[in-house]
Parts: sequence; C-alpha cells; structure tokens
Amino acid sequence: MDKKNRLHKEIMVSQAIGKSFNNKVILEGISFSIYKKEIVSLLGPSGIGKSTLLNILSGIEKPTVGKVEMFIEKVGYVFQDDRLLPWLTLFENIRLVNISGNINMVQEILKTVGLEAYANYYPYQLSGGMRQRGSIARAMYYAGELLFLDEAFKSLDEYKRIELLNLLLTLKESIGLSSLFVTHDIEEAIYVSDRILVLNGEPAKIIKEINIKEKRIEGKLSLKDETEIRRKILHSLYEKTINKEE
Ligand SMILES: Nc1ncnc2c1ncn2[C@@H]1O[C@H](COP(=O)(O)OP(=O)(O)OP(=O)(O)O)[C@@H](O)[C@H]1O
Repeated sequence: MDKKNRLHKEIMVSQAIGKSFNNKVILEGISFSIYKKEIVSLLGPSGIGKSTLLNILSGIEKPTVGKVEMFIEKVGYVFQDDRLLPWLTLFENIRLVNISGNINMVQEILKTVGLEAYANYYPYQLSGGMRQRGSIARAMYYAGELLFLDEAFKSLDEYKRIELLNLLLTLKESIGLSSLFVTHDIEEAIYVSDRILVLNGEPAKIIKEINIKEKRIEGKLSLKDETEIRRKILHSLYEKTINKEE
C-alpha cells in the first residue's frame, strides 16, 4: 500500500523494532500498526519491555534496529503519575505543553474530560482521578490524535479507573482519538481494547494479537467470547514454549 492510501488508515507503524541494553536483547521484531479511532492494548508481564517500546515509538528512545513510521505530527504521552506542576493551575499546566496552540482549545479540552469548572484549580485541590483526567487533557492538547498511556491509571481505585477507561472510549467515538494503552491488567485490556497485543518471551516479541472489536456487539462482548479471550491471553502469558502458536 502506498503512503498516500495508508494516511487514511494507519497513523503509526512499528517496523521490526528491536532494542538491546548492554548487549542484551530486550525487544525483538516488534511490528504492528495503529489505526485511526482504535484502542490498542500492549499487555505483558512486568519488566518485559513495555515502557521501553512506548519510549521508542514516541521518539524518546532510539531503537537498536527497525524503525517507526508516524503519519501524524505528534503523540501525547500519559504517564503513571499525573506529573502536573503544583505551582501552576490546571489551565496553565495544559497551556504549557503547547504555548503556540489555540488558547480556546484548552477550555474545550477541559470540557471534553469533564473538568471545565476546574481550570483555575491547583493540582492539590483536585482528586487523584481529576488530576489524571487533567493529564489526559494535557496530552490531548499537545497531540489530539494519538495518546500513549503507560499504566496511566495504575495508582487509582477501581471506580476511577473505570471512569477513565470510559473516557478513552468516549473520546474515541467523539473525536476519533486513538490510544496505545500499556497495561499488565488483563481485565483492563479486555474492557477498553479494540485489539490486544501480548508481549512475552526473552527477548520480548508480540506473541499474540487478539482482535476484540469484531466480537463486540453494541460495544459488549458475550460471556463466551470474553472467557475465550481471557483464556487466550492467559495461555500466551503462561505458556512455557511461547513460540508455539495455537
Ligand atoms: N536505560 C536502560 N538501561 C539498561 N536497561 C534498561 C534500561 N531501560 C530499561 N532497561 C531494562 O529493560 C527491561 C524492560 O524494562 P521496561 O521498563 O521497558 O519494562 P516494563 O515492561 O515497562 O516493566 P513494568 O511493567 O515493570 O513497568 C528491564 O529489564 C529493564 O531493566
């Protein structure tokens, strides 16, 4: 497919990415695409290389081999902690990442994440969930088409996590936002994803791709499909001979 045609579909392509630290290969042959208006989860055990991969895809780190093709200008990054600057208001925190951007958009984005009434609040005046919504708003103001989220809701309670997962689903539908969602929580991945990529092995590879979108009816999975998806994930994560495909 030529570049022009791809522009309308893929917004990012990872081409055979590999990464070594101190001559030890951590990641090998990581190839996948992200399309407009989809949520992809990257699921894998702790320490496997998920954050390293996200850093490579976002340009923070360089791959040892392979390349990243980005068909959009910028990517927003939501970290585990909100990283809002305590001496700035929510509005100022968001404005800071894109000084030349349209200032009216800040208020618009705050409205999108349900924080329009809190623009002049300082981070300490907001709850953990609100601060994390603020950091999603900041990432969106920086780059409105694709967000990378690195275990971004890990420190929140179950209720707030679901609220934020629902926010990602709403933003996908309302503005076509795509997300690459790094997690080691199977339930979280099943709940929010159109596709799940399971990363495992030494070096880590994508050992399973599960397409969930086509199985959802009106956004919901049948119990049978959900059980089958969970089984496939567990199988990929715990199977000893990980190269053996089902
Ligand atoms: N700059 C670095 N130098 C050397 N080794 C590194 C560096 N960054 C990461 N590593 C190693 O690469 C491996 C993958 O780390 P990474 O943080 O990407 O894993 P992860 O899957 O995101 O883990 P977690 O789920 O615990 O956040 C680890 O063994 C880590 O020690």
